[in-house]
Amino acid sequence: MKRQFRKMHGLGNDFVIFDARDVPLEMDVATARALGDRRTGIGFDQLIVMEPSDTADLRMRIWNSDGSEVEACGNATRCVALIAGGHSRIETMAGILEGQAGDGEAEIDMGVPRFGWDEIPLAYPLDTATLPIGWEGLRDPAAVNVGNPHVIFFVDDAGSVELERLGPIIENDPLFPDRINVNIASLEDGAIRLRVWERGAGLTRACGTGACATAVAAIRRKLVADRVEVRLPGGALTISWTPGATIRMRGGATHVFTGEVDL
Ligand SMILES: N[C@@H](CCC[C@H](N)C(=O)O)C(=O)O
Repeated sequence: MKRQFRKMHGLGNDFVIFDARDVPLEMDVATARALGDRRTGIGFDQLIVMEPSDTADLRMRIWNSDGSEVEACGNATRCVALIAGGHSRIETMAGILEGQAGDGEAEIDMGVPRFGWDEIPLAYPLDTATLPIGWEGLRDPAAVNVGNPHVIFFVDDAGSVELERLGPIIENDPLFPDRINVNIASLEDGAIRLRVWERGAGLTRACGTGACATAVAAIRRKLVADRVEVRLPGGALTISWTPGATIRMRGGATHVFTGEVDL
C-alpha cells in the first residue's frame, strides 16, 4: 500500500514522518531499518509515526535508523508540534509533552529530568552528577535521562574530540544497559557548543534531547545560567530549566518535501 510521508528536520536532524492518525500503519524493526538506509531506502535519523491517542491530542512513536524504537526525540517533537499546529499535547513513551507551534519553530515542555542511577539507567550505582569513569581523554561525565538516556562530557574544545570513533564505544559500554546518547560539550561565551553521537543513529547535526540533557547537566554544575543557548552543527536551540521544574526547549522545525513509499 502506498503511504505518504513528510520529510522534515530540526536543525538538520532529519525525519521521515508518517501520519497514521486516520489510517493505521504497522511499523517494525526491519522496515524502519530498511527505510532508514540512506543508499537504498529513504534515509533519516529517526522515523516518526503519528497515531491517535486516548490521553493526548496525538501519539508519537519514534524509531532510530538502526530500527530500535525509542522513548523521546526533541527535534522531531517540534516537527510534530508544527504539524499539529497551535497548542498540542503529544503522547510519547516518555510521557505527555506539551508543544506550542510558532512560525517555523516550536517550543516544547520536555518534562522533568531524572538523575537516579537506575533511571538513566546505569548497570550499577554511581553519582550521576559526575560519573567517576572515563574513556581515553574523556573523563567524569554527567548522566541525565530526559525521556531517553544521555551521558555528557564537558571538554575544552568539543570540536577536537574523535566522536565518530569514541561515540560507538561509549554508546555500547556495558555500564549502559539500554545503550546511551553521547554528548560532547564545551562552554562558549555563556552558551554551550555541542556535538552528539546518537544511540542508534550515529553522528547527527543536532539532537534536541541531547541539548536538553547537556543544558541540565551544565546548570546542575553551575556552569551556565538557567536559560542557555545550545549551539549544534545544524543550528541553535534555547533551553531553560531550573531545578525541580520541567525543561523547555525552543527552536526551528522545517518541512523539506512530501513523498510516497510502498509499505
Ligand atoms: N534526535 C533526537 C534523539 C533521538 C533518539 C535517540 N537517538 C535515542 O536513541 O535516544 C533528538 O532530537 O532528541
